[in-house]
Amino acid sequence: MTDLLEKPATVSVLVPVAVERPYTYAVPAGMTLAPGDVVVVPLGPRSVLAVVWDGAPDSVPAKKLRSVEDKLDGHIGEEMRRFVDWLADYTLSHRGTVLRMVLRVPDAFGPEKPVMAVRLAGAAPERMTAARTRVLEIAADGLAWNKGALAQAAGVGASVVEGLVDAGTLERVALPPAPVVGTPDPDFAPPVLSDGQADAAARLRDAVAADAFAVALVEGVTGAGKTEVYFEAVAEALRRGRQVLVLVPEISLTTQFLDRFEARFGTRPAEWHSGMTPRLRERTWRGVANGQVRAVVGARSALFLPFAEPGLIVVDEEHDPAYKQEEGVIYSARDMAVVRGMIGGFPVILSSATPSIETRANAERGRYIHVKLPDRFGASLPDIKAIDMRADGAPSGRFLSPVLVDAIKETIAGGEQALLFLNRRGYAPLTLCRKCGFRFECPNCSAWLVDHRFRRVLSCHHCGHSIARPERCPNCDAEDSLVACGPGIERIAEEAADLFPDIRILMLSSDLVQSISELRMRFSMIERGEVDLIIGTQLVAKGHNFPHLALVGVIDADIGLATADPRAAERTFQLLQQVTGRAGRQKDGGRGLIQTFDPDHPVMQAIISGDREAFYAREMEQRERSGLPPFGRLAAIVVSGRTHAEASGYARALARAVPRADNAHGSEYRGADAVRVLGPAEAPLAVVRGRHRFRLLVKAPRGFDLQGWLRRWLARAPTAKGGLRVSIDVDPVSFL
Ligand SMILES: Nc1ncnc2c1ncn2[C@@H]1O[C@H](COP(=O)(O)OP(=O)(O)OP(=O)(O)O)[C@@H](O)[C@H]1O
Ligand SMILES: [Zn+2]
Repeated sequence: MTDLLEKPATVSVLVPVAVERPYTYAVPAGMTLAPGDVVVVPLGPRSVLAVVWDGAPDSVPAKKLRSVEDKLDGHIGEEMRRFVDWLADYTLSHRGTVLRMVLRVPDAFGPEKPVMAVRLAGAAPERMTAARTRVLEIAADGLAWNKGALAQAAGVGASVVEGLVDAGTLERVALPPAPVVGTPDPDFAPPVLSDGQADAAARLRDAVAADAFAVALVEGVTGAGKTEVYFEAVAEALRRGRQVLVLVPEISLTTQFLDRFEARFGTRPAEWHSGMTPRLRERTWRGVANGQVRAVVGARSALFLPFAEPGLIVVDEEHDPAYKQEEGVIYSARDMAVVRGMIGGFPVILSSATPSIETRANAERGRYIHVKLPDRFGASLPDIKAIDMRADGAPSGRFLSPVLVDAIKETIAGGEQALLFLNRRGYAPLTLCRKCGFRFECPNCSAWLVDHRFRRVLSCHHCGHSIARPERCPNCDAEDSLVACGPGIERIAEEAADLFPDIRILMLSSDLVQSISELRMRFSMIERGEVDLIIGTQLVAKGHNFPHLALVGVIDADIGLATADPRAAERTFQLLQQVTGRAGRQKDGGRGLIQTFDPDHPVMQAIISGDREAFYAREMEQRERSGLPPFGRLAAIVVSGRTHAEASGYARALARAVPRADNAHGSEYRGADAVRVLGPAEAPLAVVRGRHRFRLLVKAPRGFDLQGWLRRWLARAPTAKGGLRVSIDVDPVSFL
């Protein structure tokens, strides 16, 4: 008996900080706790939200044991807990840090706040005014009115309504809040599908009906109607009483998506992204958890929503690098969506006109269901041509070749839109002094300062450091000697305004818009045909459906090919195919013109000829030959420190601690199968925000337990002390 008193009941609790294992807490008398319960626990001097985790608690001396403070409404289900464990394990992150992504909505765990309203309760007050009479006339319906809405309907100020409440004529009532979104109707407005689309839709519906984990790749040319087709799978999941998540890479893409969803299902889906108000986040989180919200469209963080009855995840534009989170927990939302489906036992659909090599390989090997849509719906694919800049280049100091200029003129004269694409923000990527050669460089990063004429600053794209553009050279004091080198979209816009003074030009890049709503407004201007020429960065290259757009010009198609990135060819192919794919979607005769200094490059050839299969075959073969993903595994380790010496010293110590890489039979991998560590080498972006960076790259065979080996390695390495930081990127996408 005394024994029992001395040893209170304990639980495992995972706290949302950088810890690997759950901590042990005492359960206060009268409280019952089960895995998944959301609790408040003391942690150091603070109290934090945390989750009761699975597994027996470690034993802790009674003296050190602290007690759970409170149990809240929330619950994190079994599947979500497995997902947190899995993701932490795969990315070598702390489990607590991954849990923090689930708990980012603190207000969602308290009791839900009701909405306050007023309604008619007593006799009219003694002192009546015209304003009060109007309010009472409306409130005579006996319904509960939102105060603001009642005042507005009566055309009076809020104080008039307040006064009637004080007089006892109106009473306050608490209402349950209205649902975040309506319930989508799977049969609201089904489209008439083409034969090819109908076959594709049937295969996806079957996958949903099978009610088991499977991955399907929907691969169709741009404008094939992939959205229309995967909507049929969404409908099937909804019919079966399951919730649906659609991930999109770019939140600005959601406007069109929301409208299309509403047209198909009669109501909008819930949204999930960083631009939402805290209140809406809280309400959406709850709605997803209690099942009121049936469909969500969101950015990668939506993967951490606590779906009550998930039945399908769609990853739209699955090839998009924006799915990779590069900071904090480094993970690929595309890959983790597949994991989430595996854990939950439901299908996942990946959709793209230009699938990643990894996904294509999985489809070719038969691990994924491969659904193809080879034709555009209602229009032909655009006609793509290269402009050889060596022969037909722009006049000196200009960037638009005469061929492209003529095509733009012709297009706009015909009442259609043109788009110029350049993946570079600002006016010019480099500013230098003509007299002394001085170049403006960021003091914190190894990067040039980018001239942003619109905002009148020179600014660093890595740390945000900005200075006003000076009149004189800071080095030699020469006046009017600073020259801009190379183009950014602002410079292209300047040239276009000069060439076509009478047209409506719209520039679009992330730094030129203040908010998501402003961005959405600009996209709808394009859709409505209120601009003639759009000049934009990759923001305009993704998934948009611009009905009036007939011509796409690519300014510098070679930009991405010169990098050391093993995915350079794949990326360039995807970007060029996607951006030219915006042309001629509603009507035949769309055109793409690609300015290049290397028209014979296989990527340019694949784009011009439209021979995607040749491109994929060649790229696949090269990857296989060099053992790159998906034929081998990669992990990148970035060591950063406050000084060059600190970072390079530690990176070398890390390299010395590399363990043997044994295969399953206990002997070391050798030859082509050897695990190789490349580096350390100074990173291409050697300094960022004042931190010096070194990279190591691990190349391993496909079946190798990379995570286990990385863990052994890190355990053997000296601890990273002081200003040192080590970040591990499994399946790296960025090589900077
Ligand atoms: N069966 C259909 N009935 C009516 N309209 C359709 C049908 N299929 C496709 N469309 C229309 O064709 C256009 C292109 O479709 P959608 O946006 O789904 O293509 P996509 O394959 O997703 O293209 P991308 O990869 O370029 O984003 C849209 O305007 C869509 O509404
Ligand atoms: Zn910088």
